[in-house]
Amino acid sequence: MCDEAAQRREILTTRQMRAVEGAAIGSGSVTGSALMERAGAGVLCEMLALWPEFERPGHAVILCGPGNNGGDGYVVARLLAERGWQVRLAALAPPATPDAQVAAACWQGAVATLSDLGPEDFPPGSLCIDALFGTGLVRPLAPGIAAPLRLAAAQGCRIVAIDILSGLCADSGRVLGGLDLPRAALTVSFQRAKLGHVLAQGGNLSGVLRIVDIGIDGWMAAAGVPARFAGPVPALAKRAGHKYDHGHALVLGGGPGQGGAARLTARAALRIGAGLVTLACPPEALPENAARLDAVMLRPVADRAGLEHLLENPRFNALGLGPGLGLDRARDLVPAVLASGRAALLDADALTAFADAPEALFAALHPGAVLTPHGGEFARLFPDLAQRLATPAETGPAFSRLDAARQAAERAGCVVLLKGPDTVIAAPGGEARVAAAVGEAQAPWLATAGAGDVLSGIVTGLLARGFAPLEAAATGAWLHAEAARDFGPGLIAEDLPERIPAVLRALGC
Ligand SMILES: NC(=O)C1=CN([C@@H]2O[C@H](COP(=O)(O)OP(=O)(O)OC[C@H]3O[C@@H](n4cnc5c(N)ncnc54)[C@H](OP(=O)(O)O)[C@@H]3O)[C@@H](O)[C@H]2O)[C@H](O)CC1
Ligand SMILES: [K+]
Repeated sequence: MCDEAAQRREILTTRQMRAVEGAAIGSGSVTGSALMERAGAGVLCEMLALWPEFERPGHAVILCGPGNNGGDGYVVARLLAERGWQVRLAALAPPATPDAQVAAACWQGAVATLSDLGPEDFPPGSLCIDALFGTGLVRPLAPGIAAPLRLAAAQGCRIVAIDILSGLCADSGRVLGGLDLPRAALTVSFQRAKLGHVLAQGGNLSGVLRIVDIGIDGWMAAAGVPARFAGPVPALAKRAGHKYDHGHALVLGGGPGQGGAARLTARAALRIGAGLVTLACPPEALPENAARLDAVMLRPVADRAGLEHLLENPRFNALGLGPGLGLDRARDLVPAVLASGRAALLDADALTAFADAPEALFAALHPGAVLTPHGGEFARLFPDLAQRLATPAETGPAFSRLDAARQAAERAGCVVLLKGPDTVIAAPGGEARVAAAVGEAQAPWLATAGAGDVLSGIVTGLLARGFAPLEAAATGAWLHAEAARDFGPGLIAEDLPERIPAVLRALGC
């Protein structure tokens, strides 16, 4: 992946963005006012690119807050008026920062208050530019501040959020105060996406997300190590070699009548390129599985002793278990899997089996392991973190799903992938990825029975191919959503492994 593509995948917190902006301004190479001008011009440019019909001047209401987000709004108001637009600007309060004051001073038109606005200010088809709050939002919107946004939506106006929709916490994507906010049609942010654009409600409320380059890449080092969007990596292309060069994944399945989930897992592991995949099931489930498997090999494993015997073969280099495993079998097998020290994916029953004793699981986990809980499984292992996520967010920066995954990874001592439309993946030490199937990348058909079992298989297969746990989990989550997007409506879990070849082909693998 080239440097530029890698940079575009960075996702910043508000603190990181402020650090970068501060470093750029502190260097003397650029002023805050110049950044504000670039930001405002970028917003206009992205609006016109998305809606070419706006080349013809229309009607816009600009809602300006007291900070620099409001300052961006004054710039957009001026640029639209210069293009012949009818602009009505309403301010919550006078500009309070030096840069916003400069921008406001350049605005030649009238300034109304938010309460002056009525339905007649929002003719259908017009624009409402939200420049109330950006990364500085620290508390819920008062009712009088949210009202014009709701009025605009009710009138059928397109809301354009500058930097982030006001009311959304830019660090967590949660709506402060749990208000009911209208969705932006377009969000234009600067230099890098922020976590709030893709996590929690932010994924839906941000609408189409565009990132404008305001020329401060040179100071990005001030951000430290940001989270990154998950995506394809060059290592996905399969290098030449023998099947044993690409790993042998062992998937552990459950008893008769429970085998479908593990078969999906095994098939996905094979599709993503593991050289060999074996499914190990209780002896009594052999006939059922034998009738349904061809390229996936089959071995009987009755219990822990049977698994330990099988693992005397060092070629099994990645183990995947949980889907359809059964809780008793999971309690029996997970310790042996982890004691082997091999790369291991634990999902579903392999997690739930430890709901009463998560500490015992954490003590056995090692850095080669990956946990892939959905929200319910996460709450069983990390009840306090789930509780913090469930508690209404009142102040910013609010506790985010990424914060939760990072703390969980620290506690577990291994990679934790918390599933959702905004899947977050964290490793001990804080490195993190986000696989966001939101906005233009949404994959609603992925919410179907068995889809998680396929994700387990993709990640297990990538572990077998030698991917490091964080990259196996992140790349796997991205591929999984990409396969769903590629298939589209009507998707069921069985379709996902079969779609992987098309996704890989499109990547040139
Ligand atoms: N980062 C960049 O490179 C650039 C960013 N730009 C834009 O600047 C904003 C961030 O500006 P900032 O002034 O830091 O913050 P805001 O404008 O979002 O908020 C300003 C103040 O509003 C107060 N506040 C917060 N929440 C509420 C609320 N719910 N109700 C009322 N008031 C609220 C708060 O002050 P208090 O003292 O009252 O607490 C905030 O400080 C960024 O988003 C970009 O749009 C640049 O223009 C370009 C470069
Ligand atoms: K805003």
